[in-house]
Amino acid sequence: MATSNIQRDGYFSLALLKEFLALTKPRVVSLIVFCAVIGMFLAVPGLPPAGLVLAATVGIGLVAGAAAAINCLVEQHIDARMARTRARPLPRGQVSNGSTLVLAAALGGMGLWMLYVWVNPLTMWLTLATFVGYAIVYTVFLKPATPQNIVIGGASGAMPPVLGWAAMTGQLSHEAIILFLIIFAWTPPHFWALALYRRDDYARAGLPMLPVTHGEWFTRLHVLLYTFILCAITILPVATQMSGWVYLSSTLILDGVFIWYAVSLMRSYSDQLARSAFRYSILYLSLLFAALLVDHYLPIGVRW
Ligand code: HEM
Ligand SMILES: CC(C)=CCC/C(C)=C/CC/C(C)=C/COP(=O)(O)OP(=O)(O)O
Repeated sequence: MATSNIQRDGYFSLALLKEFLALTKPRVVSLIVFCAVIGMFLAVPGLPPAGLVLAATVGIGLVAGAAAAINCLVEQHIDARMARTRARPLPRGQVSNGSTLVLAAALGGMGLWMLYVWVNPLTMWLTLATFVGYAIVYTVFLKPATPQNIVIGGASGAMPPVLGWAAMTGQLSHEAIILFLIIFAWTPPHFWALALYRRDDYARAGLPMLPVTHGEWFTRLHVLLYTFILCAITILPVATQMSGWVYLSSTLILDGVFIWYAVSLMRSYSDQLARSAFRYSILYLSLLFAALLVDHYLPIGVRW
């Protein structure tokens, strides 16, 4: 088995731990786990059992980290060609393929085991399907093949609140599906805003992202279209009386700002604006899910 730079130098230290942590894409996984935890709290009327929340959170987080590590392993040669990703541990030779695989197997195995034993089999199977969806279907097959890669692959990224819901109730429900749809519709504007200002990176790496295959204008139009779809979907929690005024007022403001970004990108494009829109997409999803939670415990109902 090939050894990495750090391992060859003989210090299994904090430096190596930091490289392993980087393989799990901790910032993306934090928001994924956050959405899963909100799904857990929304699934029950009062407070869910703390032990169950802890086991489900750790289990889902470990499997998400494992999926990210597999993505880093598979894409290391692509990552080496992109400015944004070339400093990752594998392209820099800081960790070996073997240790990345062992890390992913350990995290994934432990996470799935925790979910099966301490949560419920349904959550374990759904999390395994999510893992396969991202680490194999999206990473290996869709990403190099079609500009619709993130629309289809986004189904995996949209699963966390469904996993959280299943973890608390042992079943699915229309509310869980609404939460899924919110993230599913959010993913295209989230990713295409980034792909717009990173288009040269993607072209250099030979990846068929929308700005590379169909140009900047077409991508901006799709950001706008999906933003409108997203905004329509964010009304569903209120339309189904799952959420009330606290959520509605928050989502109207958050949606308004997202539409402003999408329209501004259409009217006059700059990389700086696309970067701000991407950053806003992350703030948007975090605050939207936070608003769902606050509303759940401060229900001021909307009556029809
Ligand atoms: C297939 C679906 C998705 C694609 C293709 C995608 C793509 C990306 C890309 C390329 C980045 C830049 C990462 C970097 O610069 O290292 C990013 C960042 C980010 N994404 Fe996504 N994303 C997806 C789904 C999600 C989901 C579901 C979440 C959370 C619920 C999420 C949360 C984030 C966060 C928090 C960041 C910022 C990370 C940082 O600051 O380092 N993404 N995304
Ligand atoms: C619960 C569970 C198993 C979740 C797994 C799903 C998961 C980790 C989704 C994350 C989405 C993500 C990091 C996309 C990055 O896109 P990319 O991989 O194209 O970005 P890159 O170019 O930065 O590698």
